[in-house]
Amino acid sequence: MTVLRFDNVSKRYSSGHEALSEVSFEVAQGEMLFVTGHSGAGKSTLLKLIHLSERPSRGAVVFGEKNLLKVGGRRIALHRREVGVVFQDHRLLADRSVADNVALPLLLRGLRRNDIGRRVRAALEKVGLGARASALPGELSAGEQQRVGIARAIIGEPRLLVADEPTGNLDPTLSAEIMALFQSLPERGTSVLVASHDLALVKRMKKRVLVLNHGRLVDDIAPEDLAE
Ligand SMILES: Nc1ncnc2c1ncn2[C@@H]1O[C@H](COP(=O)(O)OP(=O)(O)OP(=O)(O)O)[C@@H](O)[C@H]1O
Repeated sequence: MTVLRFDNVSKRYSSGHEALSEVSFEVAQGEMLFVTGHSGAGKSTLLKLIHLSERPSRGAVVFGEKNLLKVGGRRIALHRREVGVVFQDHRLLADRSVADNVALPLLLRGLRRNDIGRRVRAALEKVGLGARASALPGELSAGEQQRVGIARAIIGEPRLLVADEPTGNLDPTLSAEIMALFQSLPERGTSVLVASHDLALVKRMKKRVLVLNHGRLVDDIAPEDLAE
């Protein structure tokens, strides 16, 4: 089953710059893949079209059965429940505890406190932070903060998890650990799309790789075709 389809998608910003040009690809349910390319190649733009921070200028982004062009108003928030997002700078609330940060998506949905507490504990256990629930983000290392961001992104059990340079601030060992988390964490059936300019790290993951160059999709490499 296909979770996400880009159908000849182009994105021109109001500055006139075309960040994506006629990009087409599909992501299957449960698939993990990477998008890579030079700085400015269009990776962040591609992810923004998926969580509706931007709209395409031409072409269609289809999520499940929905053409995202037709998703507006209150349905944008409903769509975002189905897409978990991890940012490079994790965007945690500095004055709220780790547990509160992870709980946020469920609080916004109006879940009961008991359910939220149980799910937060489970998510923090999964990312290895069960003991740090009451800490403030500033008391954690960069790698731990990124783990909190991941817990927050998966707690709503999204159909698709997208991450924009999630290892950008981390050393190579921590980067590999975070990538391994992406591979192991999501519930079965969740697809994972990670943008990273770190080609060496991406290749080591042995997953499908989309390569952007100046907004064009120039390669779609199957895991078995990745050179060492
Ligand atoms: N809001 C915007 N308005 C105008 N141009 C933009 C905007 N956002 C991005 N761009 C331009 O679009 C191009 C693609 O940007 P994008 O952020 O998608 O690239 P990227 O591959 O994620 O780069 P990086 O690895 O440096 O984050 C760049 O040339 C960028 O300057």
